[in-house]
This record gives sequence, structure tokens and C-alpha cells, in this order.
Amino acid sequence: MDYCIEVADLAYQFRDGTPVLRNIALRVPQGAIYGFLGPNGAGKTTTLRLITGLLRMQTGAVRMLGQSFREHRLEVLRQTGCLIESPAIYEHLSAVENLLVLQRIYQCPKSDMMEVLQTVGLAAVASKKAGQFSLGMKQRLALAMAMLHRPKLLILDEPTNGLDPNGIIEMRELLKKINREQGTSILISSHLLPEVERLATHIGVISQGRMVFEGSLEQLSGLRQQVRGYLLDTTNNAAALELLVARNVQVVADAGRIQVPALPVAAIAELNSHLVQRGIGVFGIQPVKNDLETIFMDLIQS
Ligand SMILES: Nc1ncnc2c1ncn2[C@@H]1O[C@H](COP(=O)(O)OP(=O)(O)OP(=O)(O)O)[C@@H](O)[C@H]1O
Repeated sequence: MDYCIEVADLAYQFRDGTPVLRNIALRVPQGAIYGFLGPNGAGKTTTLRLITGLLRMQTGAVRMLGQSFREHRLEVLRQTGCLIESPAIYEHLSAVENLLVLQRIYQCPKSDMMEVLQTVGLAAVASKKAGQFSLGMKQRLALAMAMLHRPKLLILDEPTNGLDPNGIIEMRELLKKINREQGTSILISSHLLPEVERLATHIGVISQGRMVFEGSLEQLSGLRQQVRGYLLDTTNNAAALELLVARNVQVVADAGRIQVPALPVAAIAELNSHLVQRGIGVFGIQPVKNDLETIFMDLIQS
């Protein structure tokens, strides 16, 4: 598989000496939407700032678009669009004038400006001052600015921060469209699992400066299929609890039901007959599967 970002052994500490990143390794497949997920303070922004050259790397190696970032920094950045920290939008200029500033730097055709405004859904307000834009429109403009030079790769740090639910959906659909129609690979950070789950094809989870998971969305969902335990419904929960505890089963009473651990099915069947033989009716045995939120919490707490 070809990767558009390959990071190995990335570590970082700020001046106060506290390590913020430890041995970060991540690989973003070409054409992927890679959700870089982690709670506040996990190290997402620091990682993105390092791999885009906004912070000077201390240790580790970064390859982007098949080239060493250290050796081909400008070439790599020319093919990359970034939205990290607050976008540099001039509020007194219109959307198209904001793009004009960059068009002069990139020397790209002027027609690209309207095209990119069309893509982000701002063509109708191209001449409106950016200062009069809503937060969602400003984010779209920032995305247009990051995309003007037709990058192969977009790196976006929490682009939905502060947006309302509708704005979040619009941004998600927009990123999917850009990925699908232009083949742009996207690395997007977020602390919201449901958001990433609906958007990403691949996921990396960072917690306390370490990667704790990396894989496809299917692999993450595969963890969901695993059974966490079984819920028992019985005619006499109090007596059933007593019998199970006497057999050293780690039981949890859960809203009027009894939860037992994910024992092998033969052991669950044996517990069932043990209860039935002692006069307790068992009228329900239901597997409890992981939900993605629990998997995420397990990963970041492990
Ligand atoms: N300039 C700095 N000096 C010292 N420590 C810093 C600096 N910037 C960030 N940190 C620390 O580095 C750690 C990682 O911060 P970072 O901003 O990378 O996390 P994050 O995952 O992006 O969090 P958030 O979702 O809140 O933006 C935090 O503990 C933060 O306090």
C-alpha cells in the first residue's frame, strides 16, 4: 500500500522538559480520510505542527507524499494544504480577495479561485466581506484557502471546532466530496469519536502522547463485535447473584439484570444449568457487545 504520510518514532518535549509525544508512528494511506482521534491535550496539534514544519522536529522521521520531509520540505508543502490553528483570514477583505492574496503567492490560474469557492459552497457570497461570514462560512473559506493550490493532501486540525451540529454535518459532507471527487487524502484531527466514525476510512487514536490504536474503520468496528459479557434475566436475581458469587463469578447487577463476564459459551451454559437446577428460572441470556464509545474509552485509558 502507498502512504501519503509515514511518521516513525516521533517524540517531542517543550522547553519545560515534559515529554508531550513518545514514539509516535502513524501511516496515512493514499486516498484515505484518516481520523486522528484523541482527548484534549493528547498531543494531536503538536503532532500536526511537527509534521507540517510549524514546530521543529527533535527526533523521528516523517515522509510525506513519498519524500523525506526534512530533505524536501518545500516540495512537500507545495503539495499539501493545512488548516492548523486559527486560519489567517482578512476580515476586511471579501472571500475572493482573501483567495487573491494566496493566488499571487501560488501563481495559480485566477479561475481556480471561483472553482474552489464553488467546491466549498461560497461562490454566491464570493464578494461578501469575510468579517460578515458566520463561523461555518469562515471555516469553509479557510478550507478553500488551504485547497487553492490543488494539494494532494489536506491536514486539518479540528476543523469543526465551534460549529453547530448543522455546520458539522456540512463540513463532513464537504470533506467526503473533496476526497471522493478530487482524490485528495485527508488527515483530520478530532476529539469526537462519533464525528470521526462517520467520516474516516482509517483511524489513529492518540492518548497521553502515545498511539494506542491504528487501523481501518472496519478494524475498529471489529473490536465492537467482541462480546464484553452476558446479561442474565432470572426469576430470582438476589438468589442467582448469591449462587454466582459463591462460584467466584465476577457479577455486576445492572438495572435489575445480572451481568457476568465474557466466559466461554460452555461456561455460560453450565452456569445456566447450575441456576436452573437450584430452582431459579433463567429466561434470558443476552450477549453485551462493545460500543465504539466504550472501545475508545478503553483505548485511551489503557
Ligand atoms: N507551547 C507549549 N508549551 C508547553 N506545553 C505545551 C505547549 N503546547 C502544548 N503543550 C502541551 O502539550 C500537550 C499536548 O497538547 P496538544 O495541543 O498537542 O494536544 P491536543 O491533543 O491537540 O489537544 P486539544 O484537543 O485540546 O487541542 C498538552 O499537555 C499541552 O498542555
